[in-house]
Amino acid sequence: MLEIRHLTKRFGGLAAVNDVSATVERGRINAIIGPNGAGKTTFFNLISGVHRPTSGSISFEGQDVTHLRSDQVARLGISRTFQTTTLFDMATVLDNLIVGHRLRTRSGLVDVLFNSRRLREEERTCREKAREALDFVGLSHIAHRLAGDISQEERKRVAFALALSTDPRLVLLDEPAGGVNPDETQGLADLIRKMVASGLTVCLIEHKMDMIMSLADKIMVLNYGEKIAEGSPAEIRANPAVIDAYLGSEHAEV
Ligand SMILES: Nc1ncnc2c1ncn2[C@@H]1O[C@H](COP(=O)(O)OP(=O)(O)OP(=O)(O)O)[C@@H](O)[C@H]1O
Repeated sequence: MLEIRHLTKRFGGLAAVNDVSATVERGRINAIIGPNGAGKTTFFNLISGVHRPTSGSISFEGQDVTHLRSDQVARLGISRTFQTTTLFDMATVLDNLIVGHRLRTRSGLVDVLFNSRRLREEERTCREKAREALDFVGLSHIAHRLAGDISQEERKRVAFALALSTDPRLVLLDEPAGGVNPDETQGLADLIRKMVASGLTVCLIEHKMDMIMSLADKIMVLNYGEKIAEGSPAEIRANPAVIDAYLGSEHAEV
């Protein structure tokens, strides 16, 4: 579904992503792990058009998307969540979804704010999509609550709903279970399984090893920007290079 070839991103002298080639397989849960600063978020930023690669290529369903902007990538069917979801706290959850949908699919805020005629025409479809996405993530009951009043776990679900509202085929989840308790982590893992069961492909970054090991079909490991291993959870767990990369870092156990 997604083919990445020799992808490199340099920030000055630092290669945050260094010559990484990988594939994201359709209909599966593809995970990316690695110590802090390994280049995982940068990798997502490259795929989703937030950063331009220094070199290398990205192809999505046979189409070259290497140099597209994030709104163009979103319209082609790749959406993402961020480690931290910024919501308008004084607006309702539903209104956040409606605005978030537009910010993701238009080229800029000016376009969102001043293209009011088109916005009105699209309003109904957009509202329906937002409601569908809220229903899917199990948050219909809080559609009219202020975003500032919802829990961290509900914010995570809103992030999923934002990603789903653009009708993606591939969803990139950046630490979907960051900052939530073990029960809530389980609930979010179930939601990710439900996404795949409904036909989506998922690629996720996560530090919670228990979750990754039970959820992922395939894992890629980054360390200092380089891919050091790729395989099933069992293969990754037994890989000496992976164990070395994690020793001495904050993650004692793989
Ligand atoms: N916009 C940027 N400008 C300069 N350096 C950056 C930028 N974004 C990331 N980096 C650097 O690139 C390296 C990889 O960072 P990245 O955030 O991709 O790692 P990560 O694996 O996602 O880390 P974490 O697990 O802590 O989120 C780090 O050394 C980081 O400081």
